Amino acid sequence: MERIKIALTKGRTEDQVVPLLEAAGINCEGIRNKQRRLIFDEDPRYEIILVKGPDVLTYLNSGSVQIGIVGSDILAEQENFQYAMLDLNVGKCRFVLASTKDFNPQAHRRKIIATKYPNITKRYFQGIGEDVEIIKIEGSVELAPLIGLADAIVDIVETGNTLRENNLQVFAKLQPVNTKVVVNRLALRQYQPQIKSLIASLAKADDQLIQSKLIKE
Ligand SMILES: Nc1ncnc2c1ncn2[C@@H]1O[C@H](COP(=O)(O)OP(=O)(O)OP(=O)(O)O)[C@@H](O)[C@H]1O
Ligand SMILES: O=P(O)(O)OC[C@H]1O[C@H](OP(=O)(O)OP(=O)(O)O)[C@H](O)[C@@H]1O
Repeated sequence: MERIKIALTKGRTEDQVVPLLEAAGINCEGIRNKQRRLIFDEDPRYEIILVKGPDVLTYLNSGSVQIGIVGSDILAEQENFQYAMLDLNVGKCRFVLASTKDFNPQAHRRKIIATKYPNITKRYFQGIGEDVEIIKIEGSVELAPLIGLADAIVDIVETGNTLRENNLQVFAKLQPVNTKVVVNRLALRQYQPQIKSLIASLAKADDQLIQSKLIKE
């Protein structure tokens, strides 16, 4: 049987999803012990590749992989409406508008907003009928209002530690974010039994994880 190819977002998503893949019975020994390797085929049913989030969608769109595991932030930013088959209870965080305490969201002048997510930011401000200037930056977004690059930021918050440690506050809550399992539609038709069985085992593993978290709390 042909292997199902899975593109997994490396970094934070990888760290949270590998335990789920293992709980779903997938051998992830290679990923656990990876050094500079990028392709993992320890499990005879799958070939897992590790890529940056936006590239997950590029591989999926091209049909060169059948399944992608990626944050909903990246799906929303790319305006890429791939078929999300499963919502995982990992990678949970939220977009917020944040700034220093003296920021005035009601001020009438045109604000400058720094973000890694210009499309999400544009949609948010369009939704509230406000015209802003958006500056795209690649990381450490919290610096922007502190150093005078922008009036405020749109970024992801999980624990709130990064905002707190940099004396920033939340001024508006935007959409929530979580990790999603997305499937190429054509592949779904072609490999339906295998994909459905993988999704079912992942859903079960994810459910068990959330149950065990609830018990610990
Ligand atoms: N603080 C957070 N808490 C929970 N999930 C997060 C958090 N930050 C990001 N994520 C989720 O994890 C995904 C990967 O984030 P990660 O920080 O590994 O990569 P990145 O910062 O987007 O890229 P880079 O590889 O440049 O660091 C994001 O797309 C998002 O879905
Ligand atoms: O609320 P917290 O738990 O503090 O998490 C929020 C931080 O996590 C993300 O950054 P990341 O670690 O991905 O680094 P980056 O600045 O390089 O994007 C995000 O951009 C925030 O900076």
